[in-house]
Amino acid sequence: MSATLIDGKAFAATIREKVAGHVRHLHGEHGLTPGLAVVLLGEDPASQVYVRNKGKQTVEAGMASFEHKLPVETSQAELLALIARLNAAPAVHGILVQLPLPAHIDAGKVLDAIDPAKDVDGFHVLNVGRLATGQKAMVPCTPLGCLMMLRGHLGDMSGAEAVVVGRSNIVGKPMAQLLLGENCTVTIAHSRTRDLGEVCRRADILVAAVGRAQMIPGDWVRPGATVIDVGINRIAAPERGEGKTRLVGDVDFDSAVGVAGAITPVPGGVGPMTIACLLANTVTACCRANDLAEPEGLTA
Ligand SMILES: Nc1nc(=O)c2c([nH]1)NC[C@@H]1CN(c3ccc(C(=O)N[C@@H](CCC(=O)O)C(=O)O)cc3)C=[N+]21
Repeated sequence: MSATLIDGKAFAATIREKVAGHVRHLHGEHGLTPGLAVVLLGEDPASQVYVRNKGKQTVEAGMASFEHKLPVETSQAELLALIARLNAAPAVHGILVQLPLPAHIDAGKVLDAIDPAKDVDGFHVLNVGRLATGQKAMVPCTPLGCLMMLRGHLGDMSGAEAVVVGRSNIVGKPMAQLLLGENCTVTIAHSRTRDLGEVCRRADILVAAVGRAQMIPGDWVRPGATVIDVGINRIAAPERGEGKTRLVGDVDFDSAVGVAGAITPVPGGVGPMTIACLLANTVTACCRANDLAEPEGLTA
């Protein structure tokens, strides 16, 4: 038996269509164009590709994209001044500051300078607190994308055992909050968890977000479980030629695919959904800013 593949690329295309439809509605009925500002410090090639993809998909969905590429030596004061301008700009409904930031900048301070209403990454403490207390929040894009795929694949998750491996503020913690919201029994495990394999084997829903290539083997997966692999790790691929690399997840796909009931591939799983959810959050932010009904199927 081989697991069903949860096609993140296809899911993401559906989300982008919904986003584009709502953007047309906002434009036609209310004269609004949702706008997303992306701020990037430095010239890390992977970040540049990622920012370019976001900009392209933003425009394809009919929204406005504002890219701010600053030199890596930009000071914290300059960055905060830019954020203040974006907070005040009526055409900007969403602001994303690409992480990680250079070491001379206090990332927490920068994230908390973003207007929570424009915080499409959902990293501001106010949105973190709102999510944790079950209030309307901006929800981080990666866990939101995972939730949408889980809803699409499983529907009702009430009573399910969910294990999230990884406790980051960006994925692990908000993912656990969302699964609690779906009435799952949630365990957050991590690298120090005793008998990690044993804990993982309890999971009906296993979310791997540790950031270590192929760390979770198939014999940690409960037969029939739904596995969401958040990891995106580049490893050497000598079989493809000298110096070549390939992307792999945090799950050892080849051994897990024969055990799981369903699994997301890497690439083509969570990654594309993250960008689609960024677009969705921008539309949501635009609607909320204008006291308009929120798009259906695009929020937690
Ligand atoms: N403030 C902030 N918010 C972020 O959401 C954020 C960030 N900073 N910094 C960097 C990470 C990384 N990230 C990815 C999103 C999609 C893919 C993606 O679409 N990956 C493709 C593969 C792309 C390839 O082939 O390289 C896939 O998984 O299929 C990858 C990486 C968002 N991040």
